[in-house]
Amino acid sequence: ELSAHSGDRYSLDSVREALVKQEDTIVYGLIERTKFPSNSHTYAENYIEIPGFCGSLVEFVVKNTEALQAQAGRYQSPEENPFFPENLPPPIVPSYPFTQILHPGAASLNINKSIWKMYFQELLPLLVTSGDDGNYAQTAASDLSLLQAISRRIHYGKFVAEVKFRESPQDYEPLIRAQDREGLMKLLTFESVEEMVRKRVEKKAMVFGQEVSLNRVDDTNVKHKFDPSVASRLYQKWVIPLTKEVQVQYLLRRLD
Ligand SMILES: C=C(O[C@@H]1C=C(C(=O)O)C=C[C@H]1O)C(=O)O
Repeated sequence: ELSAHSGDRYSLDSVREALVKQEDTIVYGLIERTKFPSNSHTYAENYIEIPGFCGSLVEFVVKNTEALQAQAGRYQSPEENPFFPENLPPPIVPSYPFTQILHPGAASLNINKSIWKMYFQELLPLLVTSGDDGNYAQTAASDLSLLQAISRRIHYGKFVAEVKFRESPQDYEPLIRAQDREGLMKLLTFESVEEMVRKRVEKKAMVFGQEVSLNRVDDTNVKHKFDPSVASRLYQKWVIPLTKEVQVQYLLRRLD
């Protein structure tokens, strides 16, 4: 059972700490993806011809990788959500006793379709330069690991919401009973935390993405692997709002 003291894996502080660590993974993922140009063949519907498969190369890579990772047990963790949950094979590994802190409704909360759309339609065009270097499989693999990092961060909203609910059920319950989306959104929002997150992510993008040179004379024209404002825009426009959307959707079902 969960209690609200700090040091607990599921206190609001420790849940926020987990989100801070996930920022690193996302920033590294952005850096890794920028090593390749746009490589548009990776995303074209008619580039590959495989009997019985209809879709782009990135879909082919993601669906098959997810099937393999499902067998290896990835989606037994309540922190992981597949992009293509339809027809995943069962795990071949024994199950691990993950702490069950979430309401059972959490299992069916998956907004990866929106994340997928945002990633390919909005984020990638901001992030990569146009070009084609033929490394489509590697490009798809780096898309997948970045997508997984972003998805894990956004769906972590389930844990954030559960902890917030347990810390003040008296505030949340009436709003949930009234199915008051807006009221819930207001109650779970902390503007000052969001601002800190955005600033820290931009700083991480700046620091982790810095070109390291041994013979630099002055630090004024340090080169960056990608535009750090892309990272803060990613958070501001999509990651934070979608994390809050997950929190609201989770809470709306919390008393079912
Ligand atoms: C994740 C939280 O909930 C909301 C969403 C945030 C985010 O996605 O970074 C930050 C603050 C809150 O408005 C939180 O309170 O930490």
